[in-house]
Amino acid sequence: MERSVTSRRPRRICVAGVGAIGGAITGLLMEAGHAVHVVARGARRAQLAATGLAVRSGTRTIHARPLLGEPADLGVQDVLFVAVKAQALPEFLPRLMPMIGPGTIVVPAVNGLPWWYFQKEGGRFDGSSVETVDPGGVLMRLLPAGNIAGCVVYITAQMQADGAVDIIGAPRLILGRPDGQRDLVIADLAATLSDAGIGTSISTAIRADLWTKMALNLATNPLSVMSGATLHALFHRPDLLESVRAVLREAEALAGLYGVRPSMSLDAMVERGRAAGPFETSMLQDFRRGAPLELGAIADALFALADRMGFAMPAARAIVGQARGLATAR
Ligand SMILES: NC(=O)C1=CN([C@@H]2O[C@H](COP(=O)(O)OP(=O)(O)OC[C@H]3O[C@@H](n4cnc5c(N)ncnc54)[C@H](OP(=O)(O)O)[C@@H]3O)[C@@H](O)[C@H]2O)C=CC1
Ligand SMILES: CC(C)(CO)C(=O)C(=O)O
Repeated sequence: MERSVTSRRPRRICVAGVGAIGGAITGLLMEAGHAVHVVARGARRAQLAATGLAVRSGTRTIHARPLLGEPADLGVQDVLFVAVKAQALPEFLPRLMPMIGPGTIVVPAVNGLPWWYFQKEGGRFDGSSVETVDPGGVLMRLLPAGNIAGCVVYITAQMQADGAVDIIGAPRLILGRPDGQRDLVIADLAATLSDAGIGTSISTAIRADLWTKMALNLATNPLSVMSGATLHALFHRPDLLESVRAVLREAEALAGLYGVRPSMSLDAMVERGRAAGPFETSMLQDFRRGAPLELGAIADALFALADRMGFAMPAARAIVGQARGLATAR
């Protein structure tokens, strides 16, 4: 029987990891009328249970009461957003398996090289895993490509000390299947998100979109730690902009070695960066609060790809080395 468009819209939605990005997605979906389950832990879980979720976007504040649960109790979901720092995935994703059935679409809202990058990639490294993001290839074996919607996060958000999440600017996501197919499930998810105010497009070449974001993150996040600069300053101070450009050039060349042209030209990436406000990157926020830096997925994984090709990346390696040194000395 033909299902109506509305009936295909996801009904069981879960967000695992309710920090800045998970909180933003949860708040906006709940404001649009969706019941959202969340998986949280520790102090964040206690705070959500006690006072709920506050999300500020533009001039409005959304107050929501997401339904807290454990993966084993929540059951199989239609959509599962996973919004943690990349280094949490090897421990976290296996614990989420009770929520993943054959039809579940898993959306990793995570920066850096995704663990599934070489799933259905079709090149000479097809099927290989990258140790820095997926030790032992465990994640690669855990989830078939058919369950995954690759995701590029263009949401700028910050969680405050009281747990409230501030969204800066217009939230946007790009979704795309690892095999490039455009199917009804992903189309309905994109429509659901767009209706909730998260402008979502579907890419049939998600790796090209990923490389744009991976290049931007490699060029800005470690440099923001090294310099203490906001995104605005990174793209406006001539000395910093020169470093940003040098790293973008290296990332663009690396993408080329893997047969991908990033979805944006280098100049377009810089243009985009120049429009950014005085926002601290997620890595600078982590640095300031003494949290681990997400360098494994954002930097080391790309260096691992560079090593496979004998490609040097000196500008990026120097900045990442300094950022890591500062983090160690905190
Ligand atoms: N913030 C931003 O503006 C942007 C962030 N991103 C990317 O989005 C991803 C998520 O970032 P962001 O939301 O900022 O990160 P946060 O650190 O703000 O949030 C991560 C959340 O996940 C929770 N978490 C981690 N491990 C577990 C676990 N095992 N069980 C339950 N909860 C867990 C953390 O809890 P706890 O506090 O207990 O560790 C925290 O609440 C990252 O890859 C980031 O780079 C991308 C674009 C912009
Ligand atoms: C694009 C940028 C730098 C800001 O949203 C980001 O992805 C981050 O802070 O990690």
